[in-house]
Amino acid sequence: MSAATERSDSDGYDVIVLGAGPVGENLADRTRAAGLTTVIVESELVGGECSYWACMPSKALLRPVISRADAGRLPGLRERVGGPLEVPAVLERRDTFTSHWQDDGQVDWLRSVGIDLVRGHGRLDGPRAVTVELPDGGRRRLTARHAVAVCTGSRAALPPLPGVAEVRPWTSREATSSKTVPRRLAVVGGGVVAVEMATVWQALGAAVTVLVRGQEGLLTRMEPFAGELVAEALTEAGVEIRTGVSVTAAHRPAPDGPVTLGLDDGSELVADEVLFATGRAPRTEDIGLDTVGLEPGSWLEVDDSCRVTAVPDGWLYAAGDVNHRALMTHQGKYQARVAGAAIGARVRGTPPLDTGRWGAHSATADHAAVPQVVFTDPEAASVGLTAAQARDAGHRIRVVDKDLAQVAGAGLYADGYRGRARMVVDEDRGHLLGATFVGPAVGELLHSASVAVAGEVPLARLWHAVPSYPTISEVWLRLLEAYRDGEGAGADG
Ligand SMILES: Cc1cc2nc3c(=O)[nH]c(=O)nc-3n(C[C@H](O)[C@H](O)[C@H](O)COP(=O)(O)OP(=O)(O)OC[C@H]3O[C@@H](n4cnc5c(N)ncnc54)[C@H](O)[C@@H]3O)c2cc1C
Ligand SMILES: NC(=O)c1ccc[n+]([C@@H]2O[C@H](COP(=O)([O-])OP(=O)(O)OC[C@H]3O[C@@H](n4cnc5c(N)ncnc54)[C@H](O)[C@@H]3O)[C@@H](O)[C@H]2O)c1
Repeated sequence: MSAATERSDSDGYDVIVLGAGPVGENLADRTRAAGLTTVIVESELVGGECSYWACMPSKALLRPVISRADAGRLPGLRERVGGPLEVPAVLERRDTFTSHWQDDGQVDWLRSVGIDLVRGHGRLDGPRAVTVELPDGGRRRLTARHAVAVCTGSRAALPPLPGVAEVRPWTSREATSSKTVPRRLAVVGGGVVAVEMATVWQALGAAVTVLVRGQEGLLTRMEPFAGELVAEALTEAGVEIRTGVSVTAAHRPAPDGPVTLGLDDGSELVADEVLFATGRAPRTEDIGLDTVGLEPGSWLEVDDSCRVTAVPDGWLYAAGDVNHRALMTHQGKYQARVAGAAIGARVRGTPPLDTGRWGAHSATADHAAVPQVVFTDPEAASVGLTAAQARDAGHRIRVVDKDLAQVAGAGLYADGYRGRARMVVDEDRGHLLGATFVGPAVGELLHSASVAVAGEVPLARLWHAVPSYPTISEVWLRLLEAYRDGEGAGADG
């Protein structure tokens, strides 16, 4: 950077937000709504990973897959729609949902609500300051009177394997944006990205092999039956799932040729593409953390108002993936609402700061009521604690399970409906600590459980929340009846 291109203007705002993903956008919206001048800095596309390489494209790709699977369970319909998916149409609809990777719509929204946008790579530059490397090579230094919020998200983490970068592996970005279907796709990992993307690409015509390093199977952060039911359905769909295998090496001898993966059982797997769905790393390695005494490349630990705990004077906040509390869009946006309100309250004193449990300025749900829907066939949806997590946390619990196939609404929804529901009851306090549903169409059921868990609704009152007949939600009745009749395992069960 030459001195000639360095701009000397120092722009003062009340709040600077670094990163315009869903979380940064929401945080900026809340501080602006609190009457604070706000600028947001973005190095790629306004809308972030979620809009262009994660939630939106993945769900757009999954939707026809799930719809076709649902149709296949209905006589009269399955005979008409049983064929393969029309791949170009599926990809084109995905491209529409990503606005063809253009962010004009989101930029218009920022402008319409009065948030300034600075495009470029931002770095903290000491307390309450951010320097932006502009696309034209210039620099702009922004200063914040009150707060800086880091919302720079996460990127795919590749395992430290010899040769991994040279094989040009797919990460979540390629898996959600590819314009072509590989003939053979190897998927490394057994988490959410792995199962959703295996579902998509198998249905679009690839022969998919999932490589899971442990023996615990898929989706290990959920109740064990979630991973079991999803694995069963993926296998039926033609996916090969291999557990207890680790990748030890990767080669792509010819640039346009296949990839060969060396596995720790001595065998090799050849595929046209390999997707590493092996978790996330924080996008903090080059954001100037060292200028404020923090370790570059680290996750940013925050308190419940999303203030970075290690930084004195309380001016630095971090929300969304970058704080590693719950890596999902809805939870990051929740943190953004909390943090934005907390910044406003701290500056103005109105409303008074309320950082107590379930207070307006405390992201309490991050600890007690994080919902997640995995959009596979079947869907897997959970909120709050699993039975194992509740036991580990020392709660005295009862675990009640129900077969969803026994619910009239589920039988009507699909012939041969397979699914299961579980509630984890706090025996001392008489409310739910967690719930999990696995089965077709259960994703839309989850919010009822989130309300029950976050609201700490007593089981006695849940009896008065009457599910409509004949919906799948009637599983709530079956669970309550089972609990009333003494079914279910206790703390050691
Ligand atoms: C394949 C996939 C599917 C997913 N599906 C779902 C789903 O269905 N539901 C769900 O809730 N979650 C889903 N997630 C998770 C979700 O994508 C993330 O939790 C969410 O994107 C986090 O939002 P964020 O704003 O914190 O970060 P991001 O969306 O990553 O946005 C961060 C932004 O900051 C910008 N930035 C970074 N560094 C700088 C810098 N130095 N200067 C300027 N700008 C910078 C980036 O360019 C980016 O735009 C999925 C994730 C993946 C990978
Ligand atoms: N529907 C949704 O809500 C949704 C969808 C996709 C992603 N996400 C979020 O995005 C985040 C990232 O998802 P993800 O699936 O990449 O991560 P994850 O943490 O859910 O799963 C990572 C998987 O990779 C495995 N793994 C890690 N390192 C490995 C290695 N070196 N070799 C082999 N296997 C390895 C882990 O055992 C695990 O099975 C998650 O936190 C998830 O919540 C959410």
